[in-house]
Amino acid sequence: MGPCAVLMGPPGAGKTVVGRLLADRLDVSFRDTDADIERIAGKAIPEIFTADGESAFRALEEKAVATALAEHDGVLSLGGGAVLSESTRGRLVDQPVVFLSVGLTEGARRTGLSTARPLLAGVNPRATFKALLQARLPLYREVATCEVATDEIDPSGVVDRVIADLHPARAVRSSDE
Ligand SMILES: Nc1ncnc2c1ncn2[C@@H]1O[C@H](COP(=O)(O)OP(=O)(O)O)[C@@H](O)[C@H]1O
Ligand SMILES: O=C(O)C1=C[C@@H](OP(=O)(O)O)[C@@H](O)[C@H](O)C1
Ligand SMILES: [Mg+2]
Repeated sequence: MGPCAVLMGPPGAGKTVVGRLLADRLDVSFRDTDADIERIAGKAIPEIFTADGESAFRALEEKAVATALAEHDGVLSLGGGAVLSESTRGRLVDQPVVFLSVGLTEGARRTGLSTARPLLAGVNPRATFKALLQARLPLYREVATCEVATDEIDPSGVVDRVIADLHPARAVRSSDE
């Protein structure tokens, strides 16, 4: 059957936080491929990058996304770099894919206090974030069914927009309730 929503977009867009809220709202289960990867690898993402390198992480990620797309029928959140894989982009065709977007300033602010994202842990995280957005925006847009800009909306408001864009019938029903 496949997921009822797949959330993707850059780090800090809110895929994990919004995904969990969206799943609660739709009364379905939530899955995040970053958590799957950590479970399979038996270590945290920064440790995978340090010990095994980014390409090892990307290989685990490609498999984790393929498995989750085949198994999961709730809300699925991907890591921000999952779309770098051409085969993953192919698997996302015909899926209900939501691109959660965030601008440079807000994305850098949201990710700035965390050490959980090794790609943004360098000396100039804002410049890294800028380059990452430039490289990935076309890929996010290539696979997106709809796009929700998150900069000026809180996570609960983002869930409202996602439901309205992806599940219009459900949005009408819940506003009648
Ligand atoms: N719409 C939003 N408004 C304000 N803060 C947000 C929003 N979405 C996410 N955040 C915050 O940004 C940080 C990153 O969120 P997270 O869900 O981990 O992003 P992602 O999984 O896309 O990297 C968290 O601290 C989260 O609370
Ligand atoms: O953008 C990326 O390449 C990454 C994003 C992270 O997930 P979030 O987008 O959920 O932060 C995580 O998969 C890893 O640190 C790599
Ligand atoms: Mg996340």
